[in-house]
Amino acid sequence: MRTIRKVFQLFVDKPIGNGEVLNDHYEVLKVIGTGSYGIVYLCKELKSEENRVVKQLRPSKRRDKKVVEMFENEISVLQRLNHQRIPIVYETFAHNGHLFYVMGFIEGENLEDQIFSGKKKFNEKESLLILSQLLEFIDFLHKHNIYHQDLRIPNIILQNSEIFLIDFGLAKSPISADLVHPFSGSLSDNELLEMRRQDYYDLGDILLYLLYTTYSPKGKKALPWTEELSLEVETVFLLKRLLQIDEPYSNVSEISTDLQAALLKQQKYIHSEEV
Ligand SMILES: Nc1ncnc2c1ncn2[C@@H]1O[C@H](COP(=O)(O)OP(=O)(O)OP(=O)(O)O)[C@@H](O)[C@H]1O
Repeated sequence: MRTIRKVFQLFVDKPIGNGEVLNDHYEVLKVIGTGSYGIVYLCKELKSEENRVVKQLRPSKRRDKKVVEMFENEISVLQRLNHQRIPIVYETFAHNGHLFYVMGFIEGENLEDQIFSGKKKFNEKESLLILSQLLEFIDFLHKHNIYHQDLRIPNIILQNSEIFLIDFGLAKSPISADLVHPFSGSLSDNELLEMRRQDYYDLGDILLYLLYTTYSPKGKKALPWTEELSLEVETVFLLKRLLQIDEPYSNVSEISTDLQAALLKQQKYIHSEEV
């Protein structure tokens, strides 16, 4: 039964071919990503000749209410945000009964592809600097009452050394009544704290991922990260609180203070090497 469903999905979710024009405006150049609920195309907008990204709701999911809600939620959240490193939404449309939305194209590769296909490595300082950029995003989003809830390496695009954030399908926003994924009524302080902490936890997870890019196993036995990685105490302190092993953080400024201390240590380390 499962195999039949998979074959059906493969057949139904066959991406639109290169060269096809969507909504009279967008010529499909290639598929640049396939996620759990979307097929993502790089397109040329025919009037301006600029690149755009068109995301299609997977045809096999278009009757799945939850998935349609996620798709609509993503559009709604992106439309509310105005940040130069979060894609803007140009328009939404239906084409041959399929749902699409158009957003800005971010050149660069996502962190997952850079790490696994590109074998990119991040040392401790570089990892902390990426965390610092991510923290700015989180601060910006939380100040707009938006909680990403899906911060993962495939959802972060690195362009030169600047990061961009994508994939807001699971984002939550407690104040907006127009979101399809919203919370009706107000949330308690505890529930808001939980949502903030989920994003902080994900930051810790990403930091750990980046730090492991320079790790090569020394023996067969897997050890806890605190033993496998040789990190400065400030970085370990920060990670343990982000990952809620030690007292979890309650706000961005607490994280920022500890992150600055961890970065300062990297600075000192570099200076002492120079002497
Ligand atoms: N605006 C964009 N600019 C450039 N590349 C993009 C853009 N949006 C998405 N992509 C690429 O397409 C991939 C899939 O996009 P996205 O994560 O939005 O799809 P999804 O269906 O929500 O995936 P998931 O199952 O991971 O949630 C991304 O990892 C990224 O490489």
